[in-house]
Amino acid sequence: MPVQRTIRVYDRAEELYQAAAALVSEQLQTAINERGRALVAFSGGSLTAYLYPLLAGTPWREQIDWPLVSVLFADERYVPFDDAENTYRATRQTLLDHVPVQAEQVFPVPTYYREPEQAAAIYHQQTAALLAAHGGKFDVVLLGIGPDGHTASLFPHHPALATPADKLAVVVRDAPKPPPVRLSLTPTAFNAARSVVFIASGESKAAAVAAALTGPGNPHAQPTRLIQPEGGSLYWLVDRAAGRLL
Ligand SMILES: O=C(O)[C@H](O)[C@@H](O)[C@H](O)[C@H](O)COP(=O)(O)O
Repeated sequence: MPVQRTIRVYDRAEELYQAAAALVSEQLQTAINERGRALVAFSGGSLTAYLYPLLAGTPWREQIDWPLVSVLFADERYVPFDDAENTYRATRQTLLDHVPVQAEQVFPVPTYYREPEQAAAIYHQQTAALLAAHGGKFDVVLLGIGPDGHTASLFPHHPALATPADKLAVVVRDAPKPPPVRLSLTPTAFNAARSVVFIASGESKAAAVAAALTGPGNPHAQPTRLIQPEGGSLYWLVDRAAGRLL
C-alpha cells in the first residue's frame, strides 16, 4: 500500500501552526469517532512553544475528546522530569496540564533509570502495548526536523539508525543536538501510523526540508526518508522560509 504524501507551504509561521492544530485535532477526533479512542505521539522542540499552546486553547481544545486520547512521546531527552530540557515536562506545561487528558493515559519516557537501556525496554513495551490496544497504529505522529535533517532523535549517519526492525525504541548516545543521551522511537514504530505530520518552520530548516523531499536522497543522510507509513498519510507542513528550496 503506498503512502499518501501531502506537502503544504504556508506564507507565515502563524498560519502553519494554525493549520497544524486544525489537522491534528481533526485527525484525533476522526479516530475517536471511528474507533472510540486515539493514540498520538508528540515530539518536543519548537512544537512545545508554538503548536501545543494552540492545541491547549480555543477552539482546538474543545474539538478533541481528550479523555479518549492516549499520549506517547516520539523521543525524549534523557534528563529527569523536572529538567527544563525534558520534553514530557514541556508538553505538560504547554498542553497536557490544560486539557482533560487522563493522567494514566499519558506515558512519559521513564528517564529515572540509571541505565537508559532499562528505560528503552519499558518504552518499547509501552509502545507495543498501546499499539496493540489501538489496532496496531498510532493515529497521529507529530515530528519536527532539525537543520541537520534529524527527526525525533534519529540523527543522520547515527548507529541508532541500524536498530533491528523489531525494536520500537532505541537509546541514542552522542547525539549532536544536546543533551547527548536520548531515547527515540524507531522507524518501525513511526511507520505504524495512520498519519505522520512533519512540521518545519524557518530558514534554518530549508536545506534539510529540500534534502528530505527532493531528489533520490539517502535514508542514512536523511532519516526522515525512513518514515513511510504504508497505507497511511504523510504530511509535510512548512512555512515559506522552511520550504524556500522546494
Ligand atoms: O528533542 C527534540 O528537540 C525533538 O524531539 C526533536 O526531534 C525536534 O523535533 C527537532 O530537533 C526539531 O526541533 P525544533 O523544532 O526545535 O527545531
